[in-house]
Amino acid sequence: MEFSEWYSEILERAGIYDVRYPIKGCGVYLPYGFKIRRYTFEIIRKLLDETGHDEALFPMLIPEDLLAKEAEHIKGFEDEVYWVTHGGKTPLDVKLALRPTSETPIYYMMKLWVKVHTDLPIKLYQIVNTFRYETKHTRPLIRLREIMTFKEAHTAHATKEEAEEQVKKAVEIYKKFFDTLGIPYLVSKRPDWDKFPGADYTMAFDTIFPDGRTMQIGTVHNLGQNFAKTFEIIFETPDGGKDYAYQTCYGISDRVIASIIAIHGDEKGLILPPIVAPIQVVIVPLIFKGKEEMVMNKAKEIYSLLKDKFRVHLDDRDIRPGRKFNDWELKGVPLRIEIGPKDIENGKITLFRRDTGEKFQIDDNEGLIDEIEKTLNTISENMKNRAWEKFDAFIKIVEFDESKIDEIKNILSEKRGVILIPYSDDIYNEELEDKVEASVLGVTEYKGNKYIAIARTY
Ligand SMILES: Nc1ncnc2c1ncn2[C@@H]1O[C@H](COS(=O)(=O)NC(=O)[C@@H](N)CS)[C@@H](O)[C@H]1O
Repeated sequence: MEFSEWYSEILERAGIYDVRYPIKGCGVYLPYGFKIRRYTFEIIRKLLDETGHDEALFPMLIPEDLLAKEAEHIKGFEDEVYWVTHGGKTPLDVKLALRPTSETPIYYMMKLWVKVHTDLPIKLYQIVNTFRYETKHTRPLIRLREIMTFKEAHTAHATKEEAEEQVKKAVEIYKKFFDTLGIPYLVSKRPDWDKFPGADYTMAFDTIFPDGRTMQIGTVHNLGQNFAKTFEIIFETPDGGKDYAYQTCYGISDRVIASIIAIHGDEKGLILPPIVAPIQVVIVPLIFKGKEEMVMNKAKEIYSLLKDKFRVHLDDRDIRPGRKFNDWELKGVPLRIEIGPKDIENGKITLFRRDTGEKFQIDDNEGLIDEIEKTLNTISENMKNRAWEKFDAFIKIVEFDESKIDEIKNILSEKRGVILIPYSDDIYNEELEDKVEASVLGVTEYKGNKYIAIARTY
């Protein structure tokens, strides 16, 4: 089945997300999908909290004059902003934007908070919904008009070096985040013609979807002093002088959920990394005539043994085991425990790994919890390694010269993936995009060398 068909179908069949909301680019997180979102964003919350960030919350509405303060910024967003023009029947004297991102409300407040260098650094983040009137093809969790899970971090520093350092730290935080989810990535410095509006430069994380197209799943921007000058975030320096703050911001969105689904899934459905799986272990009792009691008792015993350590579910529905297997494989439950009379007699438990499809037996004894924990960790490791293998298979290094353009075009239209061209100044320009009829992701390090990365993107 073709990937985008698989993707839309799985969102519905696995109970993740319902696209039938009557506004284009807006959808509904269903309970199962909401739990995956919650566990996923708990990881980035923890990573940010552990690295000196504080979570805060800013208003969604931005007065027009505030949004328009930084010229580059508003130029980049003016075609995407949703406006509120009325309060009830009363037309507003100042129209209000629904935040497309929150530099302007946050930096307006930072000006009030920052007076002296000891008020810095500020490292805030919020996880909110933002709105962008995307004119390109909208896609569930990938290109939304209401971005329902927008984690945006905003920092302000007393020196240029510290802001540079923060960009590097943010890249490391995102690497840890995506590594925890087993999502492969290429980190590139976006070309100047494709950086964030108002930034000095943008570092971007791109992953590769099963159809070979790349997806920007996170960005880190060095804003320099551009916004600080516009918003007058001025502080007294240690030697009694004055300077504008140096700022960064970095964001991820629902695309992380889309990537977990797309990259780890298979023809049977989702395969969820245990760390974000709403159900990590599902127990399926194999009921045989005359043995119901024995099997159910053992199933309940295993359930109560595991329930404090794992997110475990006992499926005691009165349907055939095969139906239960399909349901939980569709929902990507990483580990299944099957309990039948023969196993009980032999003091065994049968495990089924969703990532490899392999079934094996372990002893039903006091080592059970450790066995389950070990198996879940093995599953996580395997899923990450397998995703990176698929990712690396999509990467092709091509020595560039004009004669190679057709070869590059063919690869990108057939197999897609990412083409890496050894970096050279004289080909790194916007014309290159027209030549190869694809996007220049930017300049990247791959296996120790410097390349220009090119790809068809989402
Ligand atoms: N329409 C959209 N739907 C879903 N995710 C999106 C959409 N637009 C952007 N994103 C995601 O949001 C991330 C951050 O957006 S951004 O424009 O690059 N950067 C900012 O807005 C900065 N203020 C950092 S928070 C992007 O890397 C991308 O992964």
